[in-house]
Amino acid sequence: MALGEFDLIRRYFQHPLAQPGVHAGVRLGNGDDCALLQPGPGQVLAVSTDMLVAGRHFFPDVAPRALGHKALAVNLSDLAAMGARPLAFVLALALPQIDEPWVQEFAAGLLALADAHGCALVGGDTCAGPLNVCITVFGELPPALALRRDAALAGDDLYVSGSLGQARLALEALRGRWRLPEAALVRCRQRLERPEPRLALGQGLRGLAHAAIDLSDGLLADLGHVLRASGVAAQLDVPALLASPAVGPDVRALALVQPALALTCVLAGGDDYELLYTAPVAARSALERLGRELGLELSRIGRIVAATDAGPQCSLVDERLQPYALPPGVELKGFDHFA
Ligand SMILES: Nc1ncnc2c1ncn2[C@@H]1O[C@H](COP(=O)(O)OP(=O)(O)O)[C@@H](O)[C@H]1O
Ligand SMILES: Cc1ncc(C[n+]2csc(CCOP(=O)(O)OP(=O)(O)O)c2C)c(N)n1
Ligand SMILES: [Mg+2]
Repeated sequence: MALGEFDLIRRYFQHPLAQPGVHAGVRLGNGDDCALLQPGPGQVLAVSTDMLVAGRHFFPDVAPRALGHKALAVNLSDLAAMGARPLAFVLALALPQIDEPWVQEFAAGLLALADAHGCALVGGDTCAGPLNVCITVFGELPPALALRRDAALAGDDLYVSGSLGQARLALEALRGRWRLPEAALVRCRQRLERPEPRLALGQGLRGLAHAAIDLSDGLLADLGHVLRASGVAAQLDVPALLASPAVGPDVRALALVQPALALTCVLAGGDDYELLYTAPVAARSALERLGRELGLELSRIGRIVAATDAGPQCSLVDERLQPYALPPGVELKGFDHFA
């Protein structure tokens, strides 16, 4: 007998973390008309939603365990970028049919990441339709410490965590536009399909960083959101960026044979899920300590400056702050669903 909607939910989406009395932030989990959440004293809720659409955000034949992971990871990445701690999430899922082994794997990837970050699945909606996964996350944080996009100040340093471009490189390879050695493809595909949300970094940046954003659409595009919101401009030190750990070994190897594609991956790659943030110069040593504590590379890649008549723009500069000339063929436009 085929499984019905409610059996499916009971079997795969009852999260032990959401059972009564298990999670301090969850007063009531799923099963009623609403879940009831309780942020800690002095904390407010941080809320964000992101949808993953088959063919648009992922290949329809992607491993279901990876899809479950990524659907939650991209949402937790938004909490990280705000400096919030995860509490709970709801899952809206459209499935073309009930394929139990598929759902079991999907739920395993989803709930493993949820458990790793203490984020309880407290509700959702399940229906038949083209494969689509929409998650809304709820986190908590003291409101005065939120890392807002509009808080960058002229004089701030500009930083990025981890490394950029591997997810885009994997996408280019999977689409047959670039051939990668097998081992490099495995590593880059891991970055595309199983991003790790930088939650510890986001919370560590509270009180140190001014503005932050997570990189989903590409470095320059997402930096643009911060600059517009803050009414400032930026100088991106391209040589510093290219020499930094933000360019990992696989993109560095690509740069030797195809520099324009490597620069596209770094500057406009998309799907990176690293944090971009600004911080005052006085925070440099505290940030170095934080990076060491977390075992995460934090690269200083430029600075925030006052907006000029040209508006809230990012200029690409060399070591002497002169315009940096990119090789022909570099694509700088970030991901836009309708462009
Ligand atoms: N359909 C919508 N209705 C209301 N607000 C939306 C909608 N889509 C996006 N937004 C808001 O617009 C802002 C930018 O969205 P987006 O680029 O998706 O952010 P992110 O990269 O953090 O996911 C966010 O604050 C988001 O909440
Ligand atoms: C099959 C497939 N095609 C394209 C991409 C690349 N891609 C799709 S959406 C996206 C940007 C992030 O998605 P969006 O919906 O803009 O997320 P948000 O900025 O709202 O977090 C990228 C780089 C992909 N990951 N998989
Ligand atoms: Mg979004």
